[in-house]
Amino acid sequence: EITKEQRALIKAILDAYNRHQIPQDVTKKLLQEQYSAEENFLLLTEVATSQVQVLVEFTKNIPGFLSLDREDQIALLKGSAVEAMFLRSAQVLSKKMPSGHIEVLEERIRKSGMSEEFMTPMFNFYKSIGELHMTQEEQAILTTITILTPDRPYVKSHEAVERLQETMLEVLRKLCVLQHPQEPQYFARLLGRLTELRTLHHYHAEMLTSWKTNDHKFTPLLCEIWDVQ
Ligand SMILES: CC(C)c1onc(-c2c(Cl)cccc2Cl)c1COc1ccc(-c2ccc3c(C(=O)O)c[nH]c3c2)cc1
Repeated sequence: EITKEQRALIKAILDAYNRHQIPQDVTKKLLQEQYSAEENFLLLTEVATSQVQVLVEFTKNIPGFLSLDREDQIALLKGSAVEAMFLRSAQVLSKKMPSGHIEVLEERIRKSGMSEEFMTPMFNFYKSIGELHMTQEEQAILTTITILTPDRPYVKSHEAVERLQETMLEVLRKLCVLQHPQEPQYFARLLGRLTELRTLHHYHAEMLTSWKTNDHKFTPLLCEIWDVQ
């Protein structure tokens, strides 16, 4: 069913996904620092910045990514960063982590000066990801598929990206059949999450604007990847 090449692909992606993680000293801060809207925003900004650095390193390990046009590589990273971070934070929130972590992260996101209207869709997404009980491989490959989305702004060689994404979609389809035999619709449900991610991406652009109007500062890396300021 899964070919030797596809197995190698899964291994390469999973290794990269597990190798590139936010350093403990950054995520530990989420547990330690005190609570205030300002402090929460600062902490989330620090974690997001670290997550983007991790994302860039992970992306370099996606087979075929570095042979894409250089400008397309940047366009894919800029276009997928928010969605990859929604996926990553969703996986963290649904992991059976030491209980402190989960409430703390959720609490800090809820109290970071974000307007109420984004909370509902965001936490519905977190809940829907949690209910899927994705395996590590599925999480890593779904993140890869999100990054390899051909119709991001400014992508020139659409076909080259589409070919890479299709390869990963086929791998994910086979994995879902193997790992969730009792749920024939599981693969379709995973792809449905990608649609939800696009909606959250739009909400996020508005979140950035409202944070900016309240004079919130971002790091240079976030400003660059999100075209703010
Ligand atoms: C600039 C700030 C204010 C911002 O703007 N939009 C969003 C934002 C929000 Cl508020 C929600 C979704 C996506 C984004 Cl970009 C954010 C905060 O983004 C993140 C990104 C990533 C984590 C995150 C990742 C990994 C782990 C982890 C582990 O690996 O062990 C343990 N704890 C983790 C935490 C949290 C928050």
